[in-house]
Amino acid sequence: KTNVVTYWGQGPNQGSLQDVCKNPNVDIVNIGFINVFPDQGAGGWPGSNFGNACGSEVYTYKGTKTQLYSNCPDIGTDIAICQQVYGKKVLLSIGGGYPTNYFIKNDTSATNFANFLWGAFGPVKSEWTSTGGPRPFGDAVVDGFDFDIESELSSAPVVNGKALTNYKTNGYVKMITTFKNTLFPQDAVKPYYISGAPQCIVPDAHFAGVVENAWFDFLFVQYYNTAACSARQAISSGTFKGYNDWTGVKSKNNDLKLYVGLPGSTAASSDASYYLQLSEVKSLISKVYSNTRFGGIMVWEATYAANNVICNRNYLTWMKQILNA
Ligand SMILES: CNC(=N)NC(=O)NC
Repeated sequence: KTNVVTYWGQGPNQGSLQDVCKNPNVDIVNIGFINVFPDQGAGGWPGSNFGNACGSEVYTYKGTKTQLYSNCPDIGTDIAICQQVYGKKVLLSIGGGYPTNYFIKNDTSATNFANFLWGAFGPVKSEWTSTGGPRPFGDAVVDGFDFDIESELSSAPVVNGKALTNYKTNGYVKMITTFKNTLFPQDAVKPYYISGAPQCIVPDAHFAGVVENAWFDFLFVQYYNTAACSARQAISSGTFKGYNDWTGVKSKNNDLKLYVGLPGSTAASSDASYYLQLSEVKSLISKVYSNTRFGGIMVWEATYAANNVICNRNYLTWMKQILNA
């Protein structure tokens, strides 16, 4: 109910992941993004982008340079510090807003993609590393995976001569079910989580039929960039339609938590008008705080929020103050 979640990895001239975790007001950090999916990626591997946190070196697989960065020196150590020193949950986010040409061809691709991410970012397994499997974050083990699916293709991609009709949602139920039912149970050491970051419109183009058929622990709904359901619209109209609509979405997980996603500064969203002043956040949260599904606030993105200092506290800190009020 009072969780503060933020994304890190896409900030302009961003600081370290550790810097974000130092803030006691932050509870969950999503690292973004695995922004290239295996079906489109060089060498059939996924690709990544974590901004200035990685050098230009990439893994080579069977003689092909992949799009998966291999030199991100601090992310692994910072994940361990975030978890062990600061008690944060750290999730790895797939998708993101650039590029937006990613999709999953079929359930085999979906299963292979989940297995790859588990091998590369889950518990360290010798059968993975001994057969050339990459560990971009070293021995660090994430706490789960976030699906920030924002891809947009002008038309259905053609796969094996046929248009892939359900390309916007294809594979996500299979991928999440593979994590939840097959992979997560392999490691009893700690719990693993699945989250999503849909647009605020219901149904979200990529999650139609996914939320009710797959397990999500949290949904970090983006109440920005889509005017009709935005937090800004809620403030102007007095009714938080975007949140109410999401409470009506059936889920496989009856305890699914809904988060109110907000821009961390006027520069963090497609239009500055989506940014809420602190008093507006307070008013908005008062409308949803008592809802049993309400989990807290998500802020896009850590660097924008860190640069948005009001009365000596940054926007992330203020979100916690508002939730604890
Ligand atoms: C343009 N894409 C985004 N701003 N994406 C997100 O805010 N993802 C949580």
